[in-house]
Amino acid sequence: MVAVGISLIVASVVWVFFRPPGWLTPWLLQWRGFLRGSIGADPSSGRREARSDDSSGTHRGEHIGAISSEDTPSAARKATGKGSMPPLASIASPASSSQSPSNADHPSEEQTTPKALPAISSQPVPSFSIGDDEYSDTVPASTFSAPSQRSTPSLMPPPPRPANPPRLAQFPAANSAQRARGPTPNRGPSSSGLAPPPTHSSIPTKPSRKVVLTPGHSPLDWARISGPSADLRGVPSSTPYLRVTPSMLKTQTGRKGKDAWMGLNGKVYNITPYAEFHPGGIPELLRGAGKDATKIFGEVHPWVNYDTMLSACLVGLLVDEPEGTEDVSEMEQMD
Ligand code: HEM
Repeated sequence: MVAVGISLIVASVVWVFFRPPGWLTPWLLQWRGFLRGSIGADPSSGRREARSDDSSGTHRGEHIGAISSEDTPSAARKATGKGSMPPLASIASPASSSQSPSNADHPSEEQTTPKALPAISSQPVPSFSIGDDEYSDTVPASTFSAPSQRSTPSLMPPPPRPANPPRLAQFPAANSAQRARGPTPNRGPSSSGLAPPPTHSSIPTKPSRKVVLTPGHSPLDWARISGPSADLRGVPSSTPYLRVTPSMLKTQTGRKGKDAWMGLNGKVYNITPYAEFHPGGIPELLRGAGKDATKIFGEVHPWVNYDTMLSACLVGLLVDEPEGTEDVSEMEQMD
């Protein structure tokens, strides 16, 4: 009896050793390693090591979402902590779970830690192309984003760019009431910016015809030498004002050693002393020599006060020709 009992115990131990139940696998793995290489080692340390492996495997399996098909179902159940839970490999990859039962009977001693493998999704990944019109017609709009936008490029091109980029509108507008009233008072038509309004000191349109006077012949020099006591008539000082007829005036042209006389508003002036002080130059002044130059003078500079300036040069009064001489001359011309 004793021998039969001992043999049954030994047989059960041997059977459990080679075909252990799922809950006994970790301990068996520990004891196998202990019996093989580490004689004399502390069995409690191996247990802690196995538990740490299990815990790491649990966390890895949870984070990665897949366990290798080489792991046993019992180990997977241990990793999940629930015996009723299916292995994670079967959740992630049903195709690979079919290999697990065959390997579960022969657990590997070295590969106790579950290894992650790329998870194969059971749902196919949809693929599409932009230019595929048939596909765009069959696929519902909710599956992909904006199917109308995918088909629009060939149908409706983007709007063309405007030829002239938009600019700031004029203020006031061209058709506004402010512009209808006309330009701003005291402003020229071109005073749209910050330029000051035109003044009277602006440059005249006509170019100046003044000449460069020689030194000592400025207007101030003339005023100094032609004072009230000066006598620049060119005739003896005792000679009274002359009655100058047009025939007499005609002979005073400034040529042949004679002075140049000029008739201005009934008076005759000797303009020879003033010639070099004339701002318009000597030739311009001599245009009125030997004749009544009232009209010419007024056309050039009517603002010039000639009477005061030429007071020291007054020769006499311009009078008409005496009667008889005028008639005789006319008769001579007719002949
Ligand atoms: C008919 C004869 C005369 C002619 C053709 C004549 C011509 C001229 C001319 C072309 C100018 C330059 C104008 C300019 O571009 O600024 C001028 C200036 C002047 N002339 Fe005569 N002139 C004549 C007689 C006189 C006489 C008799 C006087 C003298 C009292 C005179 C006094 C002046 C003065 C003061 C200026 C400077 C005017 C100014 O700065 O605005 N001119 N003249």
